[in-house]
Amino acid sequence: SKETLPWNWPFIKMMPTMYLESHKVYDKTTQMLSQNNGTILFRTSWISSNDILVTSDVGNVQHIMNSKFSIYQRGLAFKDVFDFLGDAAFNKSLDEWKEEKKITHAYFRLNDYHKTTPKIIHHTLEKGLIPILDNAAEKDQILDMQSLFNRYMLDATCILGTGFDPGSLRVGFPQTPLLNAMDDIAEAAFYRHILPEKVWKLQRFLNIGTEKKMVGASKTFDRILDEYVSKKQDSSASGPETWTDTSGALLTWFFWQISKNPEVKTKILQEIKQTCPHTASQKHIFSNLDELGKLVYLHSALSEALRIFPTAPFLLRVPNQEDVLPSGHKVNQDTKVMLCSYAMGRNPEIWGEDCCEFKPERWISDKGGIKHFSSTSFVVFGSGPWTCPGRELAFTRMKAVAATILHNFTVHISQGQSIIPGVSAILTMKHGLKVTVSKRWG
Ligand code: HEM
Repeated sequence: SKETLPWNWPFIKMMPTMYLESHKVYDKTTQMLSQNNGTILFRTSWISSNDILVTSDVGNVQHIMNSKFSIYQRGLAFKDVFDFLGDAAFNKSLDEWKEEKKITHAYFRLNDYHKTTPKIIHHTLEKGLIPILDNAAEKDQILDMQSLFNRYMLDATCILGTGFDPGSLRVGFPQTPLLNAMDDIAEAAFYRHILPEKVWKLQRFLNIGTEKKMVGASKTFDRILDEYVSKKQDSSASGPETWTDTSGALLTWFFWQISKNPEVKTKILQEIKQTCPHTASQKHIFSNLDELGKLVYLHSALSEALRIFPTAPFLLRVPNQEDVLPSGHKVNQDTKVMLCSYAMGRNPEIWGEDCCEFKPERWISDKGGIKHFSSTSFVVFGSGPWTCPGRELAFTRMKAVAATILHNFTVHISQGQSIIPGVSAILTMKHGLKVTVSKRWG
């Protein structure tokens, strides 16, 4: 049954935040979820038939992502929001999706992947990232870390998927239409998540706002990907997420966090010294999987950054039938269900009263390995059948980049910049992260 009021109160309270202070949308949602036992149902009845349920309740997450996962299909929800990706991406039957999933997961288990990953990492660090940082250090130039990491991940992923190096990671940061297109698409996708469907469809019809950007960006995206993929006949690109810059976004938050917590940086450098003594006082590129596997504290620090700044801050689902969630909320085919991993990472009931502090130690097990947290509490890579298959690759790449930079350079964060999240389907920094670097060895 619909409310008598056109929009319910929490939704009205959210609207000015969404438009005027969009960067606060994550913290505002977190605060409202904690005041409402972890679940809010926004009714937007007069403007749209879609209600939005936002939840950070572990029981609901278990229900939606695992026990009742076949009711909460991602494909149906994404069909509209991600229409720019075309039918092939999400508009699939359950059987088609299962088949593709087998292929994707098999791909990530292939030996070939373990052989090619270190090579690609080495190539992109040696030919792209290190020369840029060397050049910036010599010229005392200000660099945007976020742009650097996005370019790194774009090149590494293109090489992995198509065998083709787009060369965006070069001194001088050449213009890359593909990166600009990806940013525009992620921004528009976010607004499609939170705005009533009629509003963004009207924007699309009028060709205004983020919808206008989306049209141009989708064309660029398709054209360039077609070019790359046709360069490699037997393409093994594994899906749309492959092209997003999730790992690059996380690395940016990570470097900002360790600048605020210098003791963490000291411990990472100590760990490198202890586990890889052959690298002492000399330039070294970390691309060897055994070496990277030993960097447990670095892994923990990256996990901690992901907990506080999950790169997919909301996961979207739409039920294909009526259902009642463990929290008691009723949902149906017209309800957009959004799981807020951002709020979950900042929930004291899951992480304790120090949940807002950056403490990599919480990830270290008694035996000195990485502590396991259930994917329904730490939902940043998804949970259940749709769990991210790129998790291991993501950690390997992020550790390689972080260790290589920290070992070879000192990073100085420029003063006076405003660090706020951008509004996008991926949690980025709105204005990037400006830094200067100096070399640690001659
Ligand atoms: C920090 C890095 C990453 C994060 C936080 C992340 C997060 C996620 C999340 C949350 C999902 C599930 C989305 C949902 O359930 O709606 C997902 C799916 C996926 N991710 Fe990642 N991801 C990361 C890196 C990667 C990388 C490096 C790759 C591959 C190169 C990748 C490939 C995929 C694929 C193919 C899926 C779709 C799986 C399916 O539909 O079965 N991800 N990722």
